[in-house]
Amino acid sequence: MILELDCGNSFIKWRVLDRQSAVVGGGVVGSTEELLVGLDKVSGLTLRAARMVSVRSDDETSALANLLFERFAVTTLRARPAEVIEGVTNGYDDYQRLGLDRWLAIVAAYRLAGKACLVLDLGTAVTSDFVAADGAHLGGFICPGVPLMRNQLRTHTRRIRYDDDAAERALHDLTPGRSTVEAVERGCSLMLRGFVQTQLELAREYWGESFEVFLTGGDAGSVEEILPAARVMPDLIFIGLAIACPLP
Ligand SMILES: Nc1ncnc2c1ncn2[C@@H]1O[C@H](COP(=O)(O)OP(=O)(O)O)[C@@H](O)[C@H]1O
Ligand SMILES: CC(C)(COP(=O)(O)O)[C@@H](O)C(=O)NCCC(=O)O
Ligand SMILES: [K+]
Repeated sequence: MILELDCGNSFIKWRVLDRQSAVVGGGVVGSTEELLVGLDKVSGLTLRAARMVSVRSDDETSALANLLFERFAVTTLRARPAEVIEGVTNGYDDYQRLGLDRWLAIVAAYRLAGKACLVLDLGTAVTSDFVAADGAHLGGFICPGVPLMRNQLRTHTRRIRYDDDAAERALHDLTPGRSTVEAVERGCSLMLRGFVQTQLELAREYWGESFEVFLTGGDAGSVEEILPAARVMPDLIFIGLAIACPLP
């Protein structure tokens, strides 16, 4: 069995593949303790390999790899920055600075699409990346995700206070809010939609209609309805991870 890990800033996404590459376990966890609990529940777990992509600090990433070695006697292969993989050219001035999650997502998207693509990843941060038909990564944009926007408002104001429970209920429509929770939740949601629309417009300017949109990240569902043609792929980064870190 193979363990795959995608360590984002807020959550660790993990899954276990069997010999036939079927997914036999997985989850989204907030800590390494929870990860170990999840792994304990995979029946007949015997790991022959592990691979990981992380946007966390080197110390935190190495600590997790060490823990997996102690616990399962498995060496974790880590995705590293690269200038080119499978015809995709990293577009950053310094290719090592591009977030590895973004890099793997665009490598996967380009392999799946075989043409120009716009990749949107809605996690702690919201990112967009543009890959041209010839595989050239043109760069992208980073902005705060909805939980960050919401928390910044709460942290830096005196009177924006409301229950998380009320947040979801406030989003049943996007008319002007008549309470703090509605005003903030709908406002942040509209900012996110505006961002996404702008990315689409830019992609159309570049490529007309000949491009594909890929949507991933824990909050992908919040813009799915305004992107009916998008391919919603929760496992996009794992697909890229398999390409970047092949196992014998
Ligand atoms: N099962 C889940 N556990 C935690 N967060 C989830 C889950 N499903 C969706 N989410 C949403 O996903 C967001 C985090 O997305 P994710 O892509 O995991 O972020 P990151 O990669 O930055 O850690 C959270 O803000 C939350 O709203
Ligand atoms: C932009 C990110 C913070 C996104 O992280 P995530 O929301 O997936 O946790 C991450 O890709 C990152 O740390 N990138 C390095 C900076 C850059 O890509 O320019
Ligand atoms: K992200």
